[in-house]
Amino acid sequence: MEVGFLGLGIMGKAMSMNLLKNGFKVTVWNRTLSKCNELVEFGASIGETPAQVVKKCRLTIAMLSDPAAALSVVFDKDGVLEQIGSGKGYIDMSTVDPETSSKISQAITSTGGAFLEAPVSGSKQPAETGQLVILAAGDKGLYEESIPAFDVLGKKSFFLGQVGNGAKMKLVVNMIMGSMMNAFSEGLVLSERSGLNPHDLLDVLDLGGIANPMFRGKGPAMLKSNHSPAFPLKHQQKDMRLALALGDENAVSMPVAAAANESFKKARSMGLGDLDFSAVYEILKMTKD
Ligand SMILES: NC(=O)C1=CN([C@@H]2O[C@H](COP(=O)(O)OP(=O)(O)OC[C@H]3O[C@@H](n4cnc5c(N)ncnc54)[C@H](OP(=O)(O)O)[C@@H]3O)[C@@H](O)[C@H]2O)C=CC1
Ligand SMILES: O=CC(=O)O
Repeated sequence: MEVGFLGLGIMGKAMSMNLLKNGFKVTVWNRTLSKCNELVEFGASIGETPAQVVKKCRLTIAMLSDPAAALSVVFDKDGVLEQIGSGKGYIDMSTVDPETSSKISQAITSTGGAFLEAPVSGSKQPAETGQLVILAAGDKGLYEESIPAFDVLGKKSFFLGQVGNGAKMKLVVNMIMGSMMNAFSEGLVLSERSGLNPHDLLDVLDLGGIANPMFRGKGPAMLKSNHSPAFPLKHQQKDMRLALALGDENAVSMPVAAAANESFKKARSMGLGDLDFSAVYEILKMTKD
């Protein structure tokens, strides 16, 4: 099966590599084209523009940073819209808001092309090992056609109905995750300041009812101030912002998420946006009596 892949950041690189390793023919494009070279060593072809990739491939997947990037790759010159049409499918796996996804969907489907949004839950390591959770919505036929690729990329895929539902599900999940990261960071700081050993806190947490892979995976590195990026903080803050907007639209009060968003914004303003979202711990650590 031949697929196109647009966007070779942390996630896109791991996902396209996985497709290659599992026998897919992959044509890649990235805004910074030099990032394609590593994939070429593993058998990928390069498309010089998104339009060229779509022209060549029946299915094209995108994994881009945010709504502005997702829109640009579709609507700008040499973009997806120039070549998409009947018999072709476009699957956007970026985390964006439902409005962005709907705008892309309308443009693609008006050409006769098929559209699926399919954001993912799971970070760099699950992307590398094909253990993502795929939250698809949109064209059911395209979803079914994409299952061989989703089976390589993920451990489970959900079809959630109409376009927008995948984006909403992803934003709800990441709103919870961002709030949890803030509570966890506050707990680490509180344990240390109150004279406890924060490593003991990690052990206690891991044996109780709120044990989870995020605390277990990130806790030890956080205590060493190692925030090497798996999920960049700037993207987590984007997700909080988009989730809060969804809360506004639906009149849902979210004071916990709003406070977490403020911490992520502060961390971004201090230049921590490219580090892992666990770096929010550093700004909570800075607060003193
Ligand atoms: N990292 C993670 O753990 C997870 C991330 N996500 C989501 O997946 C998406 C990608 O994340 P991740 O790989 O971490 O992000 P990265 O920041 O590592 O990569 C972003 C990608 O988007 C491209 N890009 C940015 N702006 C533009 C633009 N204007 N036009 C074209 N391309 C652009 C970048 O190109 P260039 O190389 O040229 O900068 C790069 O390929 C995001 O929506 C994120 O929220 C979802 C689940 C987990
Ligand atoms: O979006 C990030 C993730 O870990 O999921």
